[in-house]
Parts: sequence; structure tokens; C-alpha cells
Amino acid sequence: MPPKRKAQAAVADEDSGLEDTVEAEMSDQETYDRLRSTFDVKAMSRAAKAKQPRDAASFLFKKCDQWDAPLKPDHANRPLWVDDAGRIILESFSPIFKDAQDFLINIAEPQSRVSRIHEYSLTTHSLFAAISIGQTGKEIIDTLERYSKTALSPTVIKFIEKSTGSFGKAKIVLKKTLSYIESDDPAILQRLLADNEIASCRADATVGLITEVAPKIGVMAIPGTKLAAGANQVAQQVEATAEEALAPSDNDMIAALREDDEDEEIAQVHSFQIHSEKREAVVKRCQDIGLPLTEEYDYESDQHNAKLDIDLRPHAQIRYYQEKALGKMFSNSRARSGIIVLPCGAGKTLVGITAACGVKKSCMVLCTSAMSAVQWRAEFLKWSNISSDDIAVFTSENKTVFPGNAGIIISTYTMITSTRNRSHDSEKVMKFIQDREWGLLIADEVHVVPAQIFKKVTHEIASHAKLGLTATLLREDDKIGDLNFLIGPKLYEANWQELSEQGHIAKVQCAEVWCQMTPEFYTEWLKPSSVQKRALLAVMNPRKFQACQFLIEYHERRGDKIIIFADNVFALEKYAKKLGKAYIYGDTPQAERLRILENFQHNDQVNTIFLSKIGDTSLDLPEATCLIQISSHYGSRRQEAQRLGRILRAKRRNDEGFNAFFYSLVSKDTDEMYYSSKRQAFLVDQGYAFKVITRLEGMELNTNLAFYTPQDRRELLMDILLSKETDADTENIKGDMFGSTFASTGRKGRRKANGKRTAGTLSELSGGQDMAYIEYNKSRNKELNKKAKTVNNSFLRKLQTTSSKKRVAKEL
Ligand SMILES: Nc1ncnc2c1ncn2[C@@H]1O[C@H](COP(=O)(O)OP(=O)(O)OP(=O)(O)O)[C@@H](O)[C@H]1O
Repeated sequence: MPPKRKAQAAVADEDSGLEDTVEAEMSDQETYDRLRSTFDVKAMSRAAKAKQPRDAASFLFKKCDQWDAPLKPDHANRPLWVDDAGRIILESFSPIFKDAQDFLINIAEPQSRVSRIHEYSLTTHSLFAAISIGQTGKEIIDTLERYSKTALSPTVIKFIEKSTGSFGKAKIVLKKTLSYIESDDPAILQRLLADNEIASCRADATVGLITEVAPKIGVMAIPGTKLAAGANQVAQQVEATAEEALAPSDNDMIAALREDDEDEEIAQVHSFQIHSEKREAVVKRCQDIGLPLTEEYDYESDQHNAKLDIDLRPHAQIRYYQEKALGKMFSNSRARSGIIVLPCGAGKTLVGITAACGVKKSCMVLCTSAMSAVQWRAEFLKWSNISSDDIAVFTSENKTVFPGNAGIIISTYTMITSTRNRSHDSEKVMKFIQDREWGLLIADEVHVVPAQIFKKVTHEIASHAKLGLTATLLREDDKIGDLNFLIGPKLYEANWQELSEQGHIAKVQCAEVWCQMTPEFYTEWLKPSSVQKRALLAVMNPRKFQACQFLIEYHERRGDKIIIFADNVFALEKYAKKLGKAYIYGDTPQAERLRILENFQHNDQVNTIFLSKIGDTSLDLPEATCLIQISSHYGSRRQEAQRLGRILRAKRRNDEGFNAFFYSLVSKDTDEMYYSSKRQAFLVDQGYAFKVITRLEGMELNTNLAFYTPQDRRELLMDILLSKETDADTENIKGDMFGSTFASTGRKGRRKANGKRTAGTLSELSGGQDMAYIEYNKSRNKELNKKAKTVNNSFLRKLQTTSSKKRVAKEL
């Protein structure tokens, strides 16, 4: 029988499919094409196209009358388009781009920040955040009008007026561990009490409202910089910030502060008390009825809580974006609660430490793991002058408290919220935590905290202000909005590309490598079997394995340090063992993890390690310069961003022409491709371009690659077919309380499933010239080709210098 017919037999007869397919080895491509046609890809893409509009852009503007508004005569000098629905397009090539961007960051949600055009959205949350940092509805409308190429639509104006009209009128405050709703306008409080749900949360027995003299507002201090830089330097910093930031918001903020200083009138505040355990319910209800509460802490006037002796050390110089973020949190000598979003490796820890130095009251820090808690303590001691006695760690191994009246405790969400089987020592520490007022609660990796966990946290810890830190305000379960009432609005979100241009995080070349399934694997994949088995077949696809091996060899030759990520432990072990590399997963003992990581950092014979999803977050390995992903968690955009974060902190990021590399290996024509594009959506919105590598030139000729012979591939397939169903499961890490809660399939349709992709090659990505590629995006390719030579040479030159490697892994 000719090979082609044998291949057809393989499809027709499922029982004997394996043998027949193997016989048809001589015509792999034909067999593959035949198999592929049974999996009706064309029909799928036709169906998908039918749902799509004619082109990629017009649907953005449909039903949008505002776009018909006449352009202002000097429209070319104005950087914004604002449509009827509150969507804002910003031209990043405008000369006043920076000012406009600073303004938009305050009032709108960044949706996408690709190279030339940025997209923002006006939402009630974003307007609330703007009001809470001191902007007024009128200022927002006037500035938008000034920057916009056309007149603002009445709908947008009405939306801003309506949303901001009721914002910032009442706030939630803590007095002697009790919670109060406070306002200088009694009518607002009466309006709130007219709501049955809010009224039922009232705790005081007062008939009317509690009325007191309002505390005086102090002057603004940029936190933590007094001791750090000396008084003169602080003054210079403030001046520089004011001058540098031409953004109207910052100027307005400073002007507002001066006005506040001059305001000597004796004002009154009115309040009513609520049950502390109903705090979140009240905050949420107020938000739902259009009167969201702000949470501000007047730490300078707080005489009740002891002062904490803490300042930044002189060597600590916070970066401009860290200062900008902190500027949104601190003003009027008040700290407002909210969330700061900075890319991985951009220095969220120092932002948190600086905030603690600003408040100078007792502070709780919550992290996702005990290792992170230990790391936070080390960072506090490194960047601040806090006495080591005043900073305690509360984890399963450490149960200490501070001896004085004020101090810092670093713990994990699990320690604070799991009430079952607490030891005597843990109970004692918990009592210590519950019985006092905390000036500041820092919630690290806040996007992963489920609402019910955070409610427990705020119930256990009475804190005046809360600061959430995260790299990605992303959750696949759509619960990210919960953070608005659990912590506060987003105060600042940095632009990833800007930080990478400035060398604060590494530049990364991203690529998706398409690996065709071998016929025998694809035959099995097409058979009706469990989702898990299919996933395992796609991960273990021999072509993918070979691509992985090929890329490891290529990058090791270039002097890169490589991390390979696999969610699936079966695949992780198979790959690592076959390639003779070290691997770490949830069950790897701590001593072995540290040994492997030490070797990766300091031993030039160990340049590649395999990590399960345990390495997704908080792993501080700045030696790593290349990342290869072989299996991942469905369509999780968060995981993709977190993994990219592992190389954003690359030590060599400021070397001339340096690039880090991020590869995702996907088995072609399987659902891995669908998930891959979903995963990339967030990074694409941050301006990363994913190249598609369809062929790794030279791979076919490399006879040293694993599974080169049909016999080897058959054995591998057998191995997979005989594996247990559970082998295909992704890892369930013990103690990873967030693992299952946030399991995301990415199946629920969300916007922007398809990222921006161009096709290219490994050579183009790395600056090498010895591999071919398919070219879809000519201009980008040209640009890279121009740079390629310099990039490669300087890169290799820099490789000669070995840097000292003294970092400790945070998480592992
Ligand atoms: N202002 C600064 N000056 C000098 N070094 C800094 C500064 N800010 C941060 N760093 C350094 O940058 C590195 C990354 O900081 P950090 O670990 O806080 O990042 P991160 O944003 O928390 O990252 P991840 O989200 O991955 O945990 C650290 O080595 C830190 O010491």
C-alpha cells in the first residue's frame, strides 16, 4: 500500500491506527495534512471569521456618533480622541504625550499601551480613583476637553459629572479600632442611613450623628525621604518632582496643599459608627448606591498610636515612578488606601517599605508565602533603618512579635485567615495582632487574594490604611472589581514599555514557536479521549520536545541562563530527565531546591533548570535571561505575565543591546494554540509583540535531538498512553491556597482573545543570522535586522564578564 493510503487507513481504523501511522512515516507531512483535515480547522476559522467584522478596526468605532464631531482647527496638536462611550485613544507620538499620559493614568483605566496608540477607558472606578487623589469633576472635564481633538460629547460630560458629583463626600475611618463613616456634610450621612442595608450595619446607639471638630490638615511630606536624603535633598526632590511632572494633576495637588495649609477655619465632621465586621458590606453598598467611600488616614494627627522609628537609609533612592506612585497615596499628610500596579521586578517591595516609612506607625505586611515574608523582612532591614527587634515574622516556622509599642509584623494570608488547629503560640500572636490598631496594612500580590479571604484579613487586622501591591490587576474570574471595595481604588499603574526603555526592567523578545504534532501523536490526539490525555499528548509532542532541546542548546551556546516552565509535573520530569537537567516542583525538598538554585546562580555548568508553576511568582533569579514555556495553565493571562516577570529583572538588562527571551512552545493545530493567544492578550496590551516562529531552521537536520527515530517516538507515545489519567493534571501545590481558587480555563470569552503577532525566527529574535524565518511584519523585521549585528556582538562581548551572583531565591 502506498504511504498515503496507509496514512488514510490510520485515520479510518482507530484500533490499528498506531501501527499504520508508523508505517506511513515516510510521508509525515501528507499524513499530518490528512489528519488535520479531519479536524476541521478551516470550518472553525470560517465560523470565527463570520463573527468578525470586515477589518480589525472599524468595529471599535461603530455606533459612535462622537467620531463624527468636527475636528478642532488645531487638532494635530492635541493628543486625544474621546468617544461617546468614554473610550480614549492617546497618540503616543504627540509632543505632549507625557503630560496627557500622566493625566489619563489618574482618571482612566489603561486598556492597551502598544507602541503608537494607547487606549484608556473612563469608568466609575477610575473616576472614583481620580476624585480620591484630589481631582474634581470639573478639572477632569476641562483637561479632557483641552487635550481632545474634538469637542467632548455631552454623554461623556454627563457621565463624568454624574459619577464624580457624589464621590469623595464620605469616608470610612478607624478610631480606637472601631469603624466610623464620616463626612463634613450631615445630609450625606442621612442619605446613607436611609438605606436599610447600611442602617442595619450601624453600631452606635446615638439618635442623630456624632459631631466633632475636624482635625487640622497638616503639610504633605514625601514619605521616607527625610532621613534618606537629608533635608536639602528632600527639598530638591520635591522641587524636581514638581518641575518634572508637568502633569496638571501634580501641580494641582501641590496647589491644593498650599490652599489647605492656609485654611484655618474650624470645621466640623459628622459620623456614625458601624460594626467592624460589616465594614466591607458597607463599603460595597455605598459603592453600589453611587456614594463610594474613601479611606484616608491622617497619620500625623494620630496621637493614639505609637510612632514607629523608621526611615529610609541614605543609600535608598526611590525611582521616579515609585515616587509618582507614592505621591498618589500620600498628600495632605494623609495616606489613602488603594492599589499600586508596577511590573514584576520594578520594585514594589521598596514602594511598600517607603509607604511604611511615611506612615511611621505599626505596619502589617501580608504575603503569599513564608519565603516571601522572610524576603520582605530582609528588604526592610536593607532599605530602612528599622531596628531588627521591631520587625517580626509570623509564619508556621516563626511566631515572633515586637517588644515595643510600635513595630512591623510580616505574615502570610494563610496564617492570618486559617482559624483551624492554631497552635498556642499562633493564638498568642493572633491576639497580639487583633488587639491593636495598625497604621498600614500592605497586601502583596493582592490580585490573587479572594474576596472572602480579604474580608477575613480586614476583620482580624484593624488598619487605618491599606496598600495593595501587584504587577497585574488581572483575574480570570472577573472578581478584580472586588479589590475596589476591599482595598481601595487603583492609585497608579506604570507603563511596562517605558520602564523597560529606561532600563528599570529588561527588554524582552517574545516568541510563540509552533511545533507540528508527529502523525502518531496527532492520530491519538484526534481520538475521543479525555481532555487531560489530549493535553498530555500536546505537551509531550516529540517535535515540541525537540524544539525545546534545540532552543536550550542554542541559548546555552550564547551564554544565557534558561528557565523552562511546565505546569504538568509528568512532562516536567520526562523533559528534565531526558535532557539531564535539574528540576524543581512542589514536592522537591527545600534543601534540594536551594541547592539547585544556588547552582543555577553560581555554577557555569548549570545553565538550565526546569520549574513547575511553583516558580511563577516571587522568584528572584536575576541571572535568568531566557525563558521557555512548554506547558501552562490554559488561557491564564496572569500566569503569562508573572512568568515573563521572572526575566524582567535580568541583571544584565542594562548591558548594551541586551535582550531577554521568552518562548512559548505550542503544539500546532491543538487547543494549545487557542490558549496561547488568550494568554498573550495582557502582555500584548502592555506593548509586547509576539513573533510566531513556524520553523526552527536546522532542527530537522540535527540527528542528536531526542526522539529522532520512529522507534523512540513510538515508545514515548506508549509511555503516555499507559500513563495514569492523573499524570496529565497540573500540579496542585500544597499550601498554595490560591491555586485552585483561581483555576482559570480562559474559556469565558473576554476581550482581545487574539494578541498582536508577527512571524519571525529565532535568528531574528536573538540577533543571529543562521536561521530562516517566515516574515509577516516587514517593518518590524527590518528594524530588528538593522540592530541585529550590534545586538549580537555586544551581547556576546558582555557575556565574557561574569557578574557576582548573590541573590537568594524569594519563593523557592
Ligand atoms: N529604587 C531602587 N533602587 C535600587 N534598586 C531597586 C529600587 N527599587 C527596586 N530595586 C531593586 O529591584 C529589584 C526588584 O525589586 P522587587 O523584588 O521589589 O520587585 P517586585 O516588583 O516586587 O517584583 P515581583 O513582582 O517579581 O516580586 C530588587 O533587587 C530591588 O532591590
